[in-house]
Amino acid sequence: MSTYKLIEIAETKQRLENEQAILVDTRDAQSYAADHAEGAFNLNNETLKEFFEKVQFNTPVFVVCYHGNSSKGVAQYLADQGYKDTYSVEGGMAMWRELYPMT
Ligand SMILES: O=S(=O)([O-])[S-]
Repeated sequence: MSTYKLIEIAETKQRLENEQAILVDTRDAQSYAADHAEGAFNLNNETLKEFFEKVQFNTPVFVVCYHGNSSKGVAQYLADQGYKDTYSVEGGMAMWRELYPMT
């Protein structure tokens, strides 16, 4: 069984640009609606089924939350479901916003 890995924001962005990968945003729907990184999938109980239908197990999955803590649990959960290449994004959207201000 695979376990999640940690990844920095700059590398996450780079890999999202260059690979068939997906960014999963686990923040609440309101925070997600207020701002999110381009292409991010808002994962919650309502969207989980859609996620499993859409995203194949060999797709790299980058999980981002508020500060980079709870994303670890979600990344491990997705690894446990069969996703082979899962990551928790260090610093979360709080740091992402600092590094790459959103308009
Ligand atoms: O636990 S968290 O604040 O990183 S979502």
